[in-house]
Amino acid sequence: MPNALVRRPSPRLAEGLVTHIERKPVDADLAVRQWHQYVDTLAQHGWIPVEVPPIDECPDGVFIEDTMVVYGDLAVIARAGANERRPEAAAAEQAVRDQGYRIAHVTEPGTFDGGDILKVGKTVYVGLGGRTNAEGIRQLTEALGSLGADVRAVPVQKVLHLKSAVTALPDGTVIGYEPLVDDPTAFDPFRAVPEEAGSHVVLLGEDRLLMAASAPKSAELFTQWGYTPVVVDISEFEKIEGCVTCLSVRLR
Ligand SMILES: CN(C)C(=N)NCCC[C@H](N)C(=O)O
Repeated sequence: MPNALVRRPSPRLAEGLVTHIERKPVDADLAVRQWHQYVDTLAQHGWIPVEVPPIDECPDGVFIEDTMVVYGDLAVIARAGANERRPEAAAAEQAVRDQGYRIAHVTEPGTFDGGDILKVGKTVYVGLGGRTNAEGIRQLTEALGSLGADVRAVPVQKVLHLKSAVTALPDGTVIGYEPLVDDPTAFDPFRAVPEEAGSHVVLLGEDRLLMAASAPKSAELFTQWGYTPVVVDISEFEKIEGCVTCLSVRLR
C-alpha cells in the first residue's frame, strides 16, 4: 500500500497566511477533528498515513504538500516562497528520506512551493507568479528533466498556488474553475467545474476522488462523469487558503 505524509495542525493554525481571501476566524479544535477525518479517509482508501513531526511554531505546517515534490525515486525539497514557511521543510525532508527517496534541493535564489506543482503523467506543470519563481522552475527542470519529466511553466496570478486553480482527473484531464484559471489553454484537455473548491481533487485510486464538502455541484458532475467522490469537510483549512491536496504528500 502507498504511503502519504501528513502533519498535524499547529495550535497557531488561525495565524496561517492569507493572500487572496479575507481573513476569517479559524476554529482550531474543529480543524484538528477535520484533520483526523482527512487522515482516516486516506487510510480507509488504502493509504498508509506517515506522520511527520508537528511544527507548532509554523501556523501553516499542516500544509505539508508545499515542502516538496516527489517524482520517481526523487524528492526535491522546496525553498518556500514565503520566508516564514521555510522551517517546515527539514523534518519533511527527513521523513521522505526515511521512505527511501533520493533528495535534491532547490537553492537560493530559487523558490518553489509544492502546491505550485501539478503532475500529469510525465508532464509536470509548475505555477509561476506567486510563491514559485523562475529560478526555482529552472532548478526543478534540471532535477526532474533528468528523470524524463516534461516541466512546463504556467502562469498563476489569480490564486495562491497552481493547485488552488487546477488539479487533474485519473484520465489526465485538468479541471478548474475557469474564472480563477489564468490560462486554461495551457492544459490539454481542460474541463471546467462550477465551483472553486471543485478544482481540487486527490486521486485515491481507481475512480475515487477525494474532495471538499464545499463543492457539492462539482461532486455531482464528477459522479455523472463516472467517478466516485469521497467527500471531507475541511472548512477550517479553506479559511487560510488550504485545500484537499495541501494536507498530504502522496508517495506512489
Ligand atoms: C494547493 N495549496 C493551496 C497548497 N498546497 N497550500 C496552501 C497553503 C496555504 C497557506 N496558508 C499559505 O498561504 O501558504
